[in-house]
Amino acid sequence: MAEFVPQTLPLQSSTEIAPGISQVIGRAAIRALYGELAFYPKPGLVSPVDNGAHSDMTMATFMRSLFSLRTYFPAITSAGAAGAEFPVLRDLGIEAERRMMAATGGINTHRGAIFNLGLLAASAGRHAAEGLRLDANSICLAIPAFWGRAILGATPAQPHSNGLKATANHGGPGAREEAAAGYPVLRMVALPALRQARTRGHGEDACLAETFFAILAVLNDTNILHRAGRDGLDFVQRESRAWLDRGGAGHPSWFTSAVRLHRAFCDRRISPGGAADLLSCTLFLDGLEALADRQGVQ
Ligand SMILES: CC(C)(COP(=O)(O)OP(=O)(O)OC[C@H]1O[C@@H](n2cnc3c(N)ncnc32)[C@H](O[C@H]2O[C@H](COP(=O)(O)OP(=O)(O)OP(=O)(O)O)[C@@H](O)[C@H]2O)[C@@H]1O)[C@@H](O)C(=O)NCCC(=O)NCCS
Ligand SMILES: Nc1ncnc2[nH]cnc12
Repeated sequence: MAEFVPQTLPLQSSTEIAPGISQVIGRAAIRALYGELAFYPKPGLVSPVDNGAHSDMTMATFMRSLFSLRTYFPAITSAGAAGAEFPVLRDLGIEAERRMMAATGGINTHRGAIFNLGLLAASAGRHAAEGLRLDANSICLAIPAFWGRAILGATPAQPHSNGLKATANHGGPGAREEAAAGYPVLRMVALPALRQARTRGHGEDACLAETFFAILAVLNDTNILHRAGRDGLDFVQRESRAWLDRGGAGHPSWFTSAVRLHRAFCDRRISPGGAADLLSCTLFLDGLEALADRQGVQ
């Protein structure tokens, strides 16, 4: 993905938005997380069908986690709307992580989502406050403009995180770098894949599969690197590209071949948690645009 150097824009004086809009944006975030969780087959991940490559989490663990996050997304949306600097968002994120860990008994279900979806919600709040349309590209690109340098410069909350170890050992961007680049994978790969699949008239699960494999084919997912190393990531990207090249969601046996890959990922203990988060982010941005079109929410 193309490199993007963040330019910090001055934050305008704070603007309030109606609390209702924060609730609407917050609900869209939870709906997107649920949409990701409920979707099957997504190779290696937890779904209503099975626990994927995990022995420590189930669908119920994720539901408890989701419940713990329901006040976080409206709060970070309002903070974004009020022109908050990054440290304010970070404190909200750290508090949300604490609540998530308490709800799951110490299992990390949604740390990446708290970060990625949290930043997107804050940016959406900022758009709403400024009367701007909730346009997906613009919401992504505002993140480096408002908070890019601070995201890259912040002292890591977990200095020995799996993500930091993975990027130190194998290179490539992690969650921070994706955010500070304005989420090129969302703008250039995931959202176009979702829209094209819908235009072709596939069912919703097939559209999600097409989007998920498109993300898997390009993302430097630090969860995969952490558990399966560079060979594991190469395997995931190669197999995902092959699934798409065979016709993706348009192939008559798209479902069976996706289930076969699910088993192959599970056998290798591969869990693409970063790709799962970016699928949620795609659903969130798509949902906001649909809302803006339907209800005239700017
Ligand atoms: C900046 C942070 C996100 C920390 O990031 P870091 O890279 O240091 O570390 P991680 O703790 O590994 O968290 C990063 C999570 O981001 C997701 N992710 C992975 N790759 C990418 C990518 N290329 N782009 C975007 N996002 C990505 C992923 O989240 C999912 O995985 C989580 C499960 O992970 P893990 O515990 O490693 O799981 P297991 O495989 O089960 O581990 P083992 O059992 O094998 O040990 C799950 O949560 C998914 O959501 C990465 O894990 C951020 O945490 C941070 O700084 N927080 C402070 C608050 C803050 O700054 N907030 C800002 C405002 S919102
Ligand atoms: N459905 C899922 N399974 C495992 N890890 C995840 N991280 C985010 N969503 C996930």
